Amino acid sequence: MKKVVDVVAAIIVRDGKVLATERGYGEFKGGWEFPGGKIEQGECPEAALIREIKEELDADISIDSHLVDVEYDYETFHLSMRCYICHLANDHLQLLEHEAAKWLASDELETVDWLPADISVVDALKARIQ
Ligand SMILES: Nc1nc2c([nH]c(=O)n2[C@H]2C[C@H](O)[C@@H](COP(=O)(O)OP(=O)(O)OP(=O)(O)O)O2)c(=O)[nH]1
Repeated sequence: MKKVVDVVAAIIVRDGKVLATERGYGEFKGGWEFPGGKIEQGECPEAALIREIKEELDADISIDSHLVDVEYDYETFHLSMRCYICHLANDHLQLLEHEAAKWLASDELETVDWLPADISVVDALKARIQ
């Protein structure tokens, strides 16, 4: 049985655009994702998301709603990812771990090379926006 990796991801919305970040290292380097990361043992998903966004972007977020849960089988692990719509508590944001970031309007969501599991997140997002 594959290892299950529990992840939380933030779809940060500002002025009608969402933040996509490019992974700067590791197996998925160069792939685009929603910022976030692994839930630690004993942590609730919302707390994990707030912690991860602080670590990666030095940003404070408020979580607005749950968007979708994604189950995706990668070669070496099974990803279980909870995705939340969020907004920044203030304007501060700094890329501490990622290679690059883009604010994407709804008609620009297909312009970056998303990680495989994120295709269905983007689909759910488009359905929510419409
Ligand atoms: N954050 C994030 N991870 C994603 C997305 N899509 C996707 O397949 N993943 C995968 C990539 C990674 O295997 C895993 C997230 O792990 P991570 O490496 O970001 O977590 P972390 O910050 O806790 O990492 P680390 O301390 O182990 O380096 O989920 C996404 O949209 N956002």
